[in-house]
Amino acid sequence: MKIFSKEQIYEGDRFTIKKQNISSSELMERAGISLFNWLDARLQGAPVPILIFCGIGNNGGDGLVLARHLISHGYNVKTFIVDFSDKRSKDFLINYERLKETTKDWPVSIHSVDDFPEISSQDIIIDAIFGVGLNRPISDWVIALFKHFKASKALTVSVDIPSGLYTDKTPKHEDDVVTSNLILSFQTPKLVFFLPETDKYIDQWEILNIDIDATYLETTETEAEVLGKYDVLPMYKQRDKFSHKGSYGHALIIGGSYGKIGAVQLSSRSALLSGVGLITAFVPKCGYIPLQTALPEAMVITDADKKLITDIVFDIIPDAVGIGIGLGTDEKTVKAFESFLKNNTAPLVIDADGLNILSKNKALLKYLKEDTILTPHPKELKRLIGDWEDDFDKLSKTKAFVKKHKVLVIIKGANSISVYQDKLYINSTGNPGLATGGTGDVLTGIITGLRAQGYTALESACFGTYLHGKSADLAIEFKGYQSLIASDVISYLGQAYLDLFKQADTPLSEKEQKPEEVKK
Ligand SMILES: NC(=O)C1=CN([C@@H]2O[C@H](COP(=O)(O)OP(=O)(O)OC[C@H]3O[C@@H](n4cnc5c(N)ncnc54)[C@H](O)[C@@H]3O)[C@@H](O)[C@H]2O)[C@@H](O)CC1
Ligand SMILES: Nc1ncnc2c1ncn2[C@@H]1O[C@H](COP(=O)(O)OP(=O)(O)O)[C@@H](O)[C@H]1O
Ligand SMILES: [K+]
Repeated sequence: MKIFSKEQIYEGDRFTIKKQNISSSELMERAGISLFNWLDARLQGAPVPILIFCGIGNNGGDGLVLARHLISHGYNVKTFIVDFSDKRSKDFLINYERLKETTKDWPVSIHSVDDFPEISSQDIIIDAIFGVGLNRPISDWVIALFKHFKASKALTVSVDIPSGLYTDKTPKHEDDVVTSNLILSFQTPKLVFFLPETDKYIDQWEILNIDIDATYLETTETEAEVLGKYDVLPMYKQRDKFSHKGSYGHALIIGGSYGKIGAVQLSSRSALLSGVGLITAFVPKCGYIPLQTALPEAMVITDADKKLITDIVFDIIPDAVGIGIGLGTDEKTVKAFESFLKNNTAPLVIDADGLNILSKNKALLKYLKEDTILTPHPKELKRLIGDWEDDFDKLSKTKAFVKKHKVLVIIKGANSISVYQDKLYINSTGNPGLATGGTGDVLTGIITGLRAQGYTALESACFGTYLHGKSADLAIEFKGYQSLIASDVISYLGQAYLDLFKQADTPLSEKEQKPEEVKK
């Protein structure tokens, strides 16, 4: 699902208005009706007090349309105008007049803290104060109103985006944003719904269709996309009846040091279960017996050294290599890594200590072949690209890095983001059960396995993160968050593949329904 920028949202509105020969207030009517339909389907006429707080722009206009329809359907509605400016938008004013025709209850204007209404915890608050048009700091009394909402503990539904949240930067203070329980967002999720720093403002969201022109939606290239099942499904490669192990590539996992051989075992096993035809692990000598015992399907090549990798030599021709897991950063290992990088021609995935070595020896970056995949968690990323001011700065710095070195970077974490050629691909699967040692090694194995099977770098990253998260989502049903371990993620990989062809996708219009614990 594409994520449109603020400018693209405005352009989509303009395009639709022109193409469908409608007025902007007709489009606002659609938006308001979609809000009404959503609420009406759930409230079924219940007499619960609904307090609608409208700003003076088009977000407020949406609130006014909603108020009119709720009132004319007999709902118990009180409408407030949060009068933070005189510059009321044209469509706000049209709907302000229309509301007058529907009700004798004139909307109440709020100009200061003295005007705040009492709000009971049993009420429903509709937050239609600021939408994507927020462009400067908010007045203190309006922020006080946000706090008043929060203190009431009333269920709060935000129209389009929680008021106070910018589309392109992170708020300075937590109190500057409405704490909403649900966001009903028009046509497209916003990028801030997926970033670590703004996640605390996002509980649940749903997309409401307001029939923005289909051609516009299809043909507009967006900076970001969130990938669900039906986005990754076309990447899936079917198996041919007469295929054989040679048809599915040979993956090589290079890593491990004394005490960290398990990481290589996890990666190698993951590559196997991702479907690779053959797997070889390159480890220090101490890894030989554990690997041959734990993973009989794998072939093992050992370094001359017992505990460390000191010289990466092998006589196989791998279709993809994953390097860095459990590797350590000993000087001899750094030398071996350097010489490997200079000579390697196979598609490459670099993780963990491989990334740390690169960070400490930036001169090595020039040896990265085009489409190399780097899989840093945020700390590794910081070592690689330097510090950032906020999540948006992080994304633009990562993009610059990706462009400069012609690589693909997966920023791991909840909603892992694959950054490739100026675009962001946001993963939609996974859960906090994955916050446990070794799950990153599993991801590296899966992605290396896919790459060896002939998936492109972008496909391997997107499909790999999807499968990895999906396995964890399926696994927690039986393991719970606390007891999920990296090996479980591998065990459920088969289920994740099967799930691609099963049951309808969890609607992306909603945050995935997870057990109570992760709901904030
Ligand atoms: N074509 C349309 O009319 C549609 C508009 N939509 C709604 O329109 C919203 C965007 O509307 P607007 O662009 O009017 O903007 P908003 O309603 O988000 O913002 C209100 C106005 O306040 C001003 N403003 C921004 N920050 C301020 C601050 N801190 N203090 C005081 N004033 C501030 C802005 O200049 C803007 O004009 C969307 O989020 C969505 O809810 C939807 O109705 C869909 C269709
Ligand atoms: N809260 C979370 N929600 C979803 N995925 C997560 C979460 N925490 C971690 N992950 C995923 O788990 C993996 C952890 O990788 P990493 O930090 O490298 O672990 P390790 O080095 O121990 O293997 C990444 O794929 C990351 O996206
Ligand atoms: K809002």
